[in-house]
Amino acid sequence: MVTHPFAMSITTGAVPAADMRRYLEQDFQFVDSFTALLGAAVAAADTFEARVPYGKFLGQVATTEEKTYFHRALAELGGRTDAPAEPVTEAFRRLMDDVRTSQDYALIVAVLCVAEWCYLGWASRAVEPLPESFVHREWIELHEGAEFRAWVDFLKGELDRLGAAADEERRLEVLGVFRRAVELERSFFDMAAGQPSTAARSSNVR
Ligand SMILES: Cc1ncc(CN)c(N)n1
Repeated sequence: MVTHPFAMSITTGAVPAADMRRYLEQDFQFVDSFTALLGAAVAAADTFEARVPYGKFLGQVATTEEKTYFHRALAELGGRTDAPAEPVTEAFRRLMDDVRTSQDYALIVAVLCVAEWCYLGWASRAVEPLPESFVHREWIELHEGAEFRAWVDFLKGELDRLGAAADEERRLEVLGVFRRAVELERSFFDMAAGQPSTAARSSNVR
């Protein structure tokens, strides 16, 4: 996923405008459920220390990604904020909504960790000079840098902490959600690149 051709094209600014538009239109739908999932993490976390980073990041997503970047980028590309969801977007939203309503902290962390770690993975492969177009450059910058890295480290640390206290059956349950999220991340980039995908099949977490 982190070396997907679509992601690598973002890092070089080479994504055709129509593909970037399709991707961001769909990601705007993704971010809605993702933001709700961050809210669920605040509620479901088992320690006060853990609630704080979720609350902090939730505020950032709501004020930077959603309010500014998406609207500016979609305006630049002639995109819509109400595009019909593609099957993979629906499937990803279903996964996020399932773990959100489960209020199961470990499952919530698994999905958040995949989403953020994958994005750090591809964005950190970008080399200077970053693309001139703000649509590409700011999308890389939002998923890279010391603060984002610390956020991903926090999510990984939470998964490790919860995993250490879990039995084998529970670990496999969390792993199943983790794998499903990775599969959907990859398919999301396939969709963005205009390729058919198989990962959008319906699947419930539990
Ligand atoms: C599909 C997807 N996955 C992850 C991210 C990173 N927040 C995102 N914006 N979109």
